[in-house]
Amino acid sequence: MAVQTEKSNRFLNFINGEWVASDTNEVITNRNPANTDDVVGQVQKSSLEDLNNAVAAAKTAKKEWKNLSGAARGQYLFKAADILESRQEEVAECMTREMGKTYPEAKGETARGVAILRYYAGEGMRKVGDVIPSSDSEALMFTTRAPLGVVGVITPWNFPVAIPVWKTAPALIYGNTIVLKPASEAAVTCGKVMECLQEAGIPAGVINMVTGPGSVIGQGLAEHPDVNGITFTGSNKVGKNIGQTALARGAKYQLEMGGKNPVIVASDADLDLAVDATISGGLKSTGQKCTATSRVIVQSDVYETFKEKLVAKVKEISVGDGMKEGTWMGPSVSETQLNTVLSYIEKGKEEGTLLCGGEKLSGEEYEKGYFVAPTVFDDITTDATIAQEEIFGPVLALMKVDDLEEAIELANDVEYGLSASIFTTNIQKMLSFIDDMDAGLVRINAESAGVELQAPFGGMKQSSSHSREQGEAAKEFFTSIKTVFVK
Ligand SMILES: NC(=O)C1=CN([C@@H]2O[C@H](COP(=O)(O)OP(=O)(O)OC[C@H]3O[C@@H](n4cnc5c(N)ncnc54)[C@H](OP(=O)(O)O)[C@@H]3O)[C@@H](O)[C@H]2O)C=CC1
Ligand SMILES: O=C(O)CCC(=O)C(=O)O
Repeated sequence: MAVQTEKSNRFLNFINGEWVASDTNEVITNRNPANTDDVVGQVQKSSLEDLNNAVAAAKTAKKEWKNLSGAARGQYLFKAADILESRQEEVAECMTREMGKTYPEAKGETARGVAILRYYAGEGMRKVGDVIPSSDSEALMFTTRAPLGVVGVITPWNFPVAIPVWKTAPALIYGNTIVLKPASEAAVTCGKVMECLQEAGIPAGVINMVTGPGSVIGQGLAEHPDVNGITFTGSNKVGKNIGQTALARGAKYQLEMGGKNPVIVASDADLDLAVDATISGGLKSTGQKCTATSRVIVQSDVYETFKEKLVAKVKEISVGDGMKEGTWMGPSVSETQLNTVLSYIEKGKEEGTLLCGGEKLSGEEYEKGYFVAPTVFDDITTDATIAQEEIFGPVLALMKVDDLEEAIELANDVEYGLSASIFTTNIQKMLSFIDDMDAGLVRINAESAGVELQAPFGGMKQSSSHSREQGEAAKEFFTSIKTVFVK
C-alpha cells in the first residue's frame, strides 16, 4: 500500500478507504491545455485487477452503508461539502490548469459542487415512499425504496467537479456504494473531490476511484457482474456501447450524451439579450458543454441586425490562459479536441460563409496551447454537417427562417434533443415553442446552457437514455421501488 501525499496533484487509486498504486506501475500525466509545459499532475493508469479490487470493496461495504439512516449518510455529505468549500480556490485552479475553463467558471463550478452535496445531504431526511390504500381494509400498503447496490460512475472532462458530484452524491444518499472512473483528461481535479469525500470520513469501501483508460476501466465497469448500475455522461458512441453492455447483463443504466442545441431569435426578441445569451450559451467553456448553443436560428426580418451585433461582440472576446485575469475564453481541452473542432471549421468553410474566427490562434501567448478563435458561420442550411453533428467547440452556425413554424421545424431537425432556447416577447410564440420543441430543457429568454441542481436534467431523442438526473429525478435511477403489503 502506498500513501497519498497530502494535497499533492499525484493521485493513486482510492480503494477500500486507502490510496493505492495501480499494479501496472504506470501513470497518466496531465498537462495544461493553455501551456503544455505546465505539468498539472498524475493519476494511475490502472488495470482490470485494480478495478476488480474496487468493485469488491464496494460490494463488501454496501450492506452497512445501506443500513445507515438517510440522515446519517447525509451528515457525511454535509461534511464533504464544507471541506470542498474550504478548498474551492485550490480545486478551481487545478480545474482551470487541467482542462482549460476560466478560473471564475471553475470557481463557480466548484461552488455548484458544494451546493449539490448539500442538496443531497438534505435529501436523506425527505420521504422515500407513499402510503397507497389497499383494497383490503385491514392491510397497510406502502412503497419504499431500495438502493441498487454498487454503482459505476463514468464521467467526462468538461465538468470535472459538478458531474462526478451530481452522480455520486445522490448515489450515496440513497444508500449505494460507488466506483468512480473519471475522464482521464480531468482526473486530477476529480481526485481532489474524492479527497474531500474521504476527509469527510465516509466508511471504507463506500467510495472508490479507479483512473485509467476508458476502454479498460470504463468498459470493465459496464461489464462487471457485481456492478448493479452504471451512470455515464460523455459521447454518444461510448454511451450507447455502455448501455448495450449493461442491458445485456441486466444492469440498470443511465446515459447523458450529446446535444446540438438551438437558439431561436424571433422577430420580436430583445436582440441585445439574445446576442449576449447566444455568446454565453455557445462560447463559454470554449463551447465544451453538452448544453452549449451551436445553431442560431433567426427570423429574416431581424437577421441582419442580429448578425451584425453578434459578430461585433464575438470579435471582442479575449481568448487566453483561463488563469489570467481578463480571459473570457480558454483553450480546447486537448490536441485531439482542438483538431476535431478545426476539422469542423474547415467543413463549415465549405458549407457556409465564415463571418469571424475560423482558425487556430497563433502568436507567443498561444503557441503552447490548444487555442481556437471563436467562430461564426453564416448561410448554414440544416443538412450541413456543422448543423447536424456535435462539435464541442466555440462554433456558432447562423440559419435564416421566415417564421416561427419554420424555426421550430429546423430546431427539431437533428438527432439530439437536449436543450433549446427561444428569444421572444410574444407569449403565443413562447407557448408554441414549449409545446413543439423536442428537448429535455426548454428555456425562454435564457441561454441554452445553465442547469439548476434541484431540477431534472436530461434530453430527448439521442441525447440521453430517456432518464433524468439531478433534483428529485435522481431518486428514480439510484433506487428501485419496493411495494410493501402488511397485514
Ligand atoms: N455530453 C457531454 O457532456 C460530453 C460529450 N462529449 C462528446 O464526446 C466527444 C469526445 O469526448 P471524449 O472525452 O472522448 O468522450 P468519451 O465519451 O470518450 O469519454 C467520456 C467518459 O467515458 C470514458 N470512456 C471512453 N471510452 C470508453 C469505453 N470504451 N467504455 C467505457 N468508458 C469509456 C472516458 O474515459 P477516458 O477519459 O479515459 O477516455 C470518460 O471517462 C466530445 O467531442 C463531445 O462531442 C464529451 C464529454 C462530455
Ligand atoms: O450546462 C451545464 O451546466 C451542464 C452541462 C452538462 O451537463 C455537460 O456539458 O455535460
